Amino acid sequence: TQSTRPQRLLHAVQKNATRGDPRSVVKAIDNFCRQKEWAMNVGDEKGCILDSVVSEVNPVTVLELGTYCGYSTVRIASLLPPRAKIITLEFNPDYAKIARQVIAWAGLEDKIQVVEGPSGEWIPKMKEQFGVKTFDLVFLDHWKDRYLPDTKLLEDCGLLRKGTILLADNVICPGTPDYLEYVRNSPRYKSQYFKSHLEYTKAEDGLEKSVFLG
Ligand SMILES: Nc1ncc2ncn(CCCCCNC(=O)c3cc(-c4ccc(F)cc4)cc(O)c3O)c2n1
Ligand SMILES: [Mg+2]
Repeated sequence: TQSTRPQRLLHAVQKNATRGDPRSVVKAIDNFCRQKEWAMNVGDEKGCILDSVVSEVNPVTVLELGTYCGYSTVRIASLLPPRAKIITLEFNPDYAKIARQVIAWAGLEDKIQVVEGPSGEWIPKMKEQFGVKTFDLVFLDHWKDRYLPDTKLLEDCGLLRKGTILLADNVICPGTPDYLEYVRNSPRYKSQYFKSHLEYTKAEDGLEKSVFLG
Protein backbone atom coordinates (compact mmCIF):
# COMPACT_ATOMS: atom_id res chain seq x y z
CA THR A 1 0.00 0.00 0.00
CA GLN A 2 1.13 3.54 -0.79
CA SER A 3 2.80 5.37 2.11
CA THR A 4 1.57 8.79 3.25
CA ARG A 5 3.65 11.97 3.29
CA PRO A 6 3.85 11.98 7.12
CA GLN A 7 5.10 8.37 6.98
CA ARG A 8 7.78 9.33 4.44
CA LEU A 9 8.73 12.32 6.62
CA LEU A 10 9.09 9.99 9.65
CA HIS A 11 11.29 7.59 7.63
CA ALA A 12 13.51 10.52 6.63
CA VAL A 13 13.93 11.35 10.34
CA GLN A 14 14.73 7.74 11.26
CA LYS A 15 17.21 7.50 8.38
CA ASN A 16 18.97 10.88 8.71
CA ALA A 17 18.61 12.12 12.29
CA THR A 18 20.49 10.98 15.39
CA ARG A 19 18.31 9.41 18.10
CA GLY A 20 18.06 11.77 21.10
CA ASP A 21 19.27 14.79 19.13
CA PRO A 22 16.30 17.15 18.61
CA ARG A 23 18.15 19.61 16.41
CA SER A 24 19.17 16.80 14.02
CA VAL A 25 15.47 15.80 13.83
CA VAL A 26 14.52 19.39 12.92
CA LYS A 27 17.30 19.52 10.29
CA ALA A 28 16.29 16.14 8.79
CA ILE A 29 12.67 17.30 8.38
CA ASP A 30 13.72 20.62 6.82
CA ASN A 31 16.04 18.82 4.37
CA PHE A 32 13.26 16.35 3.46
CA CYS A 33 10.80 19.19 2.84
CA ARG A 34 13.27 21.29 0.85
CA GLN A 35 14.68 18.44 -1.25
CA LYS A 36 11.84 15.87 -1.49
CA GLU A 37 8.30 16.93 -0.51
CA TRP A 38 6.80 20.17 0.82
CA ALA A 39 5.00 19.72 4.15
CA MET A 40 3.22 22.21 6.41
CA ASN A 41 5.86 22.44 9.16
CA VAL A 42 6.59 25.95 10.44
CA GLY A 43 9.99 25.48 8.75
CA ASP A 44 13.44 26.88 9.49
CA GLU A 45 12.97 30.58 8.67
CA LYS A 46 9.86 31.05 10.82
CA GLY A 47 11.34 28.40 13.13
CA CYS A 48 14.20 30.76 14.03
CA ILE A 49 11.64 33.42 15.03
CA LEU A 50 9.82 30.74 17.07
CA ASP A 51 13.14 29.83 18.75
CA SER A 52 13.81 33.44 19.72
CA VAL A 53 10.33 33.91 21.21
CA VAL A 54 10.59 30.63 23.18
CA SER A 55 14.03 31.56 24.49
CA GLU A 56 12.77 35.01 25.52
CA VAL A 57 9.63 33.69 27.27
CA ASN A 58 11.35 30.64 28.85
CA PRO A 59 7.91 29.04 29.35
CA VAL A 60 7.15 26.34 31.93
CA THR A 61 3.74 25.46 30.43
CA VAL A 62 3.19 25.54 26.65
CA LEU A 63 0.08 24.78 24.58
CA GLU A 64 0.49 23.97 20.88
CA LEU A 65 -2.64 23.81 18.69
CA GLY A 66 -1.96 21.61 15.66
CA THR A 67 0.88 19.10 16.05
CA TYR A 68 1.02 17.67 12.50
CA CYS A 69 4.30 15.66 12.49
CA GLY A 70 5.73 17.28 15.59
CA TYR A 71 8.34 19.54 13.94
CA SER A 72 7.49 22.67 15.95
CA THR A 73 6.76 20.56 19.03
CA VAL A 74 10.32 19.19 18.94
CA ARG A 75 11.72 22.62 18.06
CA ILE A 76 10.04 24.24 21.08
CA ALA A 77 10.70 21.36 23.51
CA SER A 78 14.42 21.36 22.67
CA LEU A 79 14.65 24.88 24.15
CA LEU A 80 12.61 24.33 27.34
CA PRO A 81 13.99 24.25 30.89
CA PRO A 82 14.02 20.76 32.59
CA ARG A 83 10.60 20.78 34.31
CA ALA A 84 8.76 22.53 31.47
CA LYS A 85 5.98 20.77 29.56
CA ILE A 86 4.18 21.10 26.23
CA ILE A 87 0.62 19.95 25.66
CA THR A 88 0.06 19.64 21.90
CA LEU A 89 -3.38 19.05 20.38
CA GLU A 90 -3.78 17.13 17.13
CA PHE A 91 -7.14 16.45 15.48
CA ASN A 92 -5.94 13.82 12.99
CA PRO A 93 -5.06 10.44 14.60
CA ASP A 94 -2.70 9.51 11.74
CA TYR A 95 -0.71 12.73 12.23
CA ALA A 96 -0.68 12.16 16.02
CA LYS A 97 0.73 8.64 15.51
CA ILE A 98 3.57 9.98 13.36
CA ALA A 99 4.23 12.92 15.71
CA ARG A 100 4.63 10.58 18.70
CA GLN A 101 7.32 8.64 16.80
CA VAL A 102 9.14 11.81 15.70
CA ILE A 103 9.05 13.07 19.30
CA ALA A 104 10.33 9.69 20.58
CA TRP A 105 13.19 9.76 18.05
CA ALA A 106 14.16 13.20 19.41
CA GLY A 107 14.04 11.75 22.95
CA LEU A 108 11.57 14.39 24.15
CA GLU A 109 8.64 12.20 25.26
CA ASP A 110 8.98 13.35 28.90
CA LYS A 111 8.40 17.00 28.00
CA ILE A 112 5.59 16.54 25.50
CA GLN A 113 2.01 15.31 25.80
CA VAL A 114 0.25 14.69 22.46
CA VAL A 115 -3.53 14.92 22.93
CA GLU A 116 -5.84 13.75 20.14
CA GLY A 117 -9.03 15.63 19.37
CA PRO A 118 -10.46 19.01 18.42
CA SER A 119 -9.16 22.09 20.25
CA GLY A 120 -12.72 23.32 20.87
CA GLU A 121 -13.44 20.24 22.98
CA TRP A 122 -10.11 19.94 24.79
CA ILE A 123 -9.42 23.56 25.80
CA PRO A 124 -12.31 23.62 28.34
CA LYS A 125 -10.92 20.42 29.90
CA MET A 126 -7.30 21.55 30.28
CA LYS A 127 -7.50 22.50 33.96
CA GLU A 128 -9.31 19.36 35.19
CA GLN A 129 -7.57 16.85 32.85
CA PHE A 130 -3.99 18.10 32.92
CA GLY A 131 -3.81 20.21 36.08
CA VAL A 132 -2.94 23.29 34.03
CA LYS A 133 -3.39 26.64 35.79
CA THR A 134 -2.44 29.03 32.95
CA PHE A 135 -0.23 28.78 29.85
CA ASP A 136 2.95 30.84 29.51
CA LEU A 137 3.05 30.36 25.74
CA VAL A 138 0.45 29.26 23.15
CA PHE A 139 1.58 28.36 19.60
CA LEU A 140 -1.37 28.46 17.17
CA ASP A 141 -0.83 26.35 14.05
CA HIS A 142 -4.11 24.48 13.53
CA TRP A 143 -7.21 25.25 11.43
CA LYS A 144 -6.88 28.91 10.55
CA ASP A 145 -10.57 29.61 11.22
CA ARG A 146 -10.16 28.21 14.74
CA TYR A 147 -7.48 30.70 15.86
CA LEU A 148 -10.01 33.36 16.94
CA PRO A 149 -12.68 31.16 18.57
CA ASP A 150 -10.00 29.19 20.42
CA THR A 151 -8.30 32.37 21.65
CA LYS A 152 -11.63 33.56 23.05
CA LEU A 153 -12.14 30.10 24.57
CA LEU A 154 -8.71 30.27 26.23
CA GLU A 155 -9.67 33.68 27.69
CA ASP A 156 -13.05 32.43 28.92
CA CYS A 157 -11.54 29.30 30.50
CA GLY A 158 -9.05 31.45 32.45
CA LEU A 159 -6.11 29.72 30.77
CA LEU A 160 -4.31 33.01 29.94
CA ARG A 161 -2.56 35.19 32.50
CA LYS A 162 -1.15 38.73 32.33
CA GLY A 163 1.92 38.28 30.10
CA THR A 164 0.92 35.04 28.36
CA ILE A 165 2.34 35.07 24.83
CA LEU A 166 0.27 33.89 21.86
CA LEU A 167 2.38 33.11 18.77
CA ALA A 168 0.37 32.41 15.61
CA ASP A 169 1.68 30.80 12.42
CA ASN A 170 0.32 31.52 8.91
CA VAL A 171 -1.29 34.87 9.64
CA ILE A 172 -0.70 35.82 5.96
CA CYS A 173 -0.67 32.44 4.17
CA PRO A 174 -3.16 30.73 4.34
CA GLY A 175 -4.14 33.75 6.48
CA THR A 176 -6.17 34.36 9.63
CA PRO A 177 -7.79 37.76 9.01
CA ASP A 178 -10.39 37.68 11.78
CA TYR A 179 -7.77 36.60 14.36
CA LEU A 180 -5.34 39.35 13.24
CA GLU A 181 -8.05 42.01 13.42
CA TYR A 182 -8.95 40.87 16.95
CA VAL A 183 -5.48 40.73 18.53
CA ARG A 184 -4.38 43.94 16.78
CA ASN A 185 -7.43 45.96 17.88
CA SER A 186 -8.35 44.48 21.25
CA PRO A 187 -7.18 46.53 24.27
CA ARG A 188 -6.45 43.17 25.95
CA TYR A 189 -3.49 42.41 23.61
CA LYS A 190 -0.25 44.01 22.51
CA SER A 191 0.54 42.58 19.06
CA GLN A 192 3.63 42.47 16.83
CA TYR A 193 4.04 41.04 13.32
CA PHE A 194 7.21 39.13 12.34
CA LYS A 195 7.41 39.13 8.54
CA SER A 196 8.83 35.96 7.03
CA HIS A 197 8.02 33.43 4.29
CA LEU A 198 5.77 30.42 3.92
CA GLU A 199 7.85 27.38 4.88
CA TYR A 200 10.19 26.21 2.08
CA THR A 201 8.85 28.84 -0.38
CA LYS A 202 9.30 32.50 -1.39
CA ALA A 203 5.67 33.38 -0.65
CA GLU A 204 5.12 35.91 2.12
CA ASP A 205 3.92 34.66 5.48
CA GLY A 206 4.61 35.65 9.06
CA LEU A 207 4.10 35.06 12.75
CA GLU A 208 1.97 37.30 14.97
CA LYS A 209 3.18 37.58 18.57
CA SER A 210 0.52 38.85 20.97
CA VAL A 211 0.92 39.50 24.70
CA PHE A 212 -2.26 39.04 26.78
CA LEU A 213 -2.57 42.07 29.05
CA GLY A 214 -5.14 40.52 31.39
N1 LIG B 1 -9.75 22.39 15.75
C1 LIG B 1 -8.61 21.69 15.64
N2 LIG B 1 -8.07 21.19 16.78
C2 LIG B 1 -6.91 20.51 16.71
C3 LIG B 1 -6.30 20.33 15.48
N3 LIG B 1 -5.18 19.68 15.08
C4 LIG B 1 -5.09 19.80 13.76
N4 LIG B 1 -6.14 20.47 13.30
C5 LIG B 1 -6.46 20.70 11.93
C6 LIG B 1 -5.37 21.56 11.36
C7 LIG B 1 -4.86 21.03 10.03
C8 LIG B 1 -3.55 21.67 9.63
C9 LIG B 1 -3.46 23.15 9.97
N5 LIG B 1 -2.35 23.83 9.26
C10 LIG B 1 -2.55 24.30 8.04
O1 LIG B 1 -3.62 24.17 7.49
C11 LIG B 1 -1.40 24.94 7.32
C12 LIG B 1 -1.49 25.11 5.94
C13 LIG B 1 -0.43 25.68 5.23
C14 LIG B 1 -0.54 25.85 3.76
C15 LIG B 1 -1.13 24.86 2.98
C16 LIG B 1 -1.22 25.03 1.60
C17 LIG B 1 -0.72 26.19 1.01
F1 LIG B 1 -0.79 26.33 -0.34
C18 LIG B 1 -0.13 27.17 1.77
C19 LIG B 1 -0.03 27.01 3.16
C20 LIG B 1 0.74 26.09 5.89
C21 LIG B 1 0.82 25.92 7.27
O2 LIG B 1 1.94 26.31 7.95
C22 LIG B 1 -0.24 25.36 7.99
O3 LIG B 1 -0.09 25.26 9.35
C23 LIG B 1 -6.93 20.85 14.36
N6 LIG B 1 -8.07 21.53 14.41
MG1 LIG C 1 1.56 26.44 10.01
